[in-house]
Amino acid sequence: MSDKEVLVKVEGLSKKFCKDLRTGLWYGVQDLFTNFMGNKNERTLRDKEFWALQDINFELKRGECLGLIGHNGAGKSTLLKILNGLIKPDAGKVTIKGRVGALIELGAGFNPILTGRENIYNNGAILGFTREEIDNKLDEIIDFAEIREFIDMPVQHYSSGMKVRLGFAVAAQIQPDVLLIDEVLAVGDMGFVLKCFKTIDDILPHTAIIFVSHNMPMVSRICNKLILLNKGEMQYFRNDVAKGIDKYYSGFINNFSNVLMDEGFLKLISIYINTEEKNNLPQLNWGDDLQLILKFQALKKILQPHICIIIFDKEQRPVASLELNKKTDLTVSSDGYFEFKVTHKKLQLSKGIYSINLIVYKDYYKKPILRINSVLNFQVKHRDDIWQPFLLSSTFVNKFN
Ligand SMILES: Nc1ncnc2c1ncn2[C@@H]1O[C@H](COP(=O)(O)OP(=O)(O)OP(=O)(O)O)[C@@H](O)[C@H]1O
Repeated sequence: MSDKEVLVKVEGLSKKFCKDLRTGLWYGVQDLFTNFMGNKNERTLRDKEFWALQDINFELKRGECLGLIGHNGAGKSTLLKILNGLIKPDAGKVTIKGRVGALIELGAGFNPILTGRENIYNNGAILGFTREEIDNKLDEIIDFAEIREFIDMPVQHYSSGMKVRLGFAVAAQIQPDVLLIDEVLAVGDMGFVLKCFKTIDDILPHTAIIFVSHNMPMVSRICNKLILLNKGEMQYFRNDVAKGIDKYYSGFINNFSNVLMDEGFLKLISIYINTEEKNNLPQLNWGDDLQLILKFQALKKILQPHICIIIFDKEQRPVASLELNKKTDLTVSSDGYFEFKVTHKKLQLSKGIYSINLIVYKDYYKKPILRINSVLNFQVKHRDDIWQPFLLSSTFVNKFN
């Protein structure tokens, strides 16, 4: 088989479900009858039906790892289940060449009352391996999963992490041509996840991988192709993984600020970013100065407030903080109002949407008196899509002494 051979081909794939179980069962009976009469009307929706997937088309070659992302209910797992032959599409065609390894639902594919060892033989047999072939791979699988101590225990007593270890070990060690992985890696510990990354890197040149995840750093670490599903439709399908991830993130803007603590000392009157554009989401170009204006009203006497502004990225990781870290004598108006202008020069946060949490301490780092999460969002614009939190300005010199 040539290395650039197409291993997965999906053409015009659609799948509909019914929102109501009883009606769905009734439609199922009707479909059996009409299919038998050769009179399919799979492209129309009946009452209470909806498209979980609609007109999905893509190809995947050996050496390609496709990330499948989208909001909850977008259709990712349904697509994976169709590819694995667990459910049938209503329209369209799937062509897969070679052996398929799948790690789809935690514990799926395992018989809970059989031991880990027995399940390895079971799964191997389903994938077409002889007993002798499995004997030869058994030690490798057990060592990879790092569960030798528990290999003769029934799988129903395994922890979630142990199940995923065993599942990944079987799926990866059978040297599949196509490997399907659903969210499950999320339950593995860091050590195991790193091992999985390494295995995926090792097998990728000979395999086509489809990886479903909500963990964008993982997707961008592993995948070289991306589909963004939106309500069952392909909203994005390209090799530019970072661009697709950016598109995915732009669907989430947290507009709900939360007052987590208010001791009644201070009222936040306003907070805004000083930009030319006065729309709902303040926008800055990468490299611009970030300038925040905060206005408070003191309700009780405070001498030296310590203000802390924490910036969170699209993954809700705290990436930076701006702090008023010296003792400040406040200038307060007669009616208790005071303002701060906070400036950070030449912002080097990478492209994307950020949110700000605000914490005010009564005295220098002593007692928090006001804490508001997601008090403000802003967007940094740049030509390049990257997912790391910072794009640092740098110079690359070709010839130097
Ligand atoms: N067997 C089923 N019967 C009826 N509806 C179903 C069935 N399986 C899935 N669905 C529906 O199909 C849609 C797509 O579900 P799917 O599990 O594929 O989404 P997903 O993108 O994997 O979501 P998540 O990120 O939450 O795992 C959802 O609206 C879901 O409720």
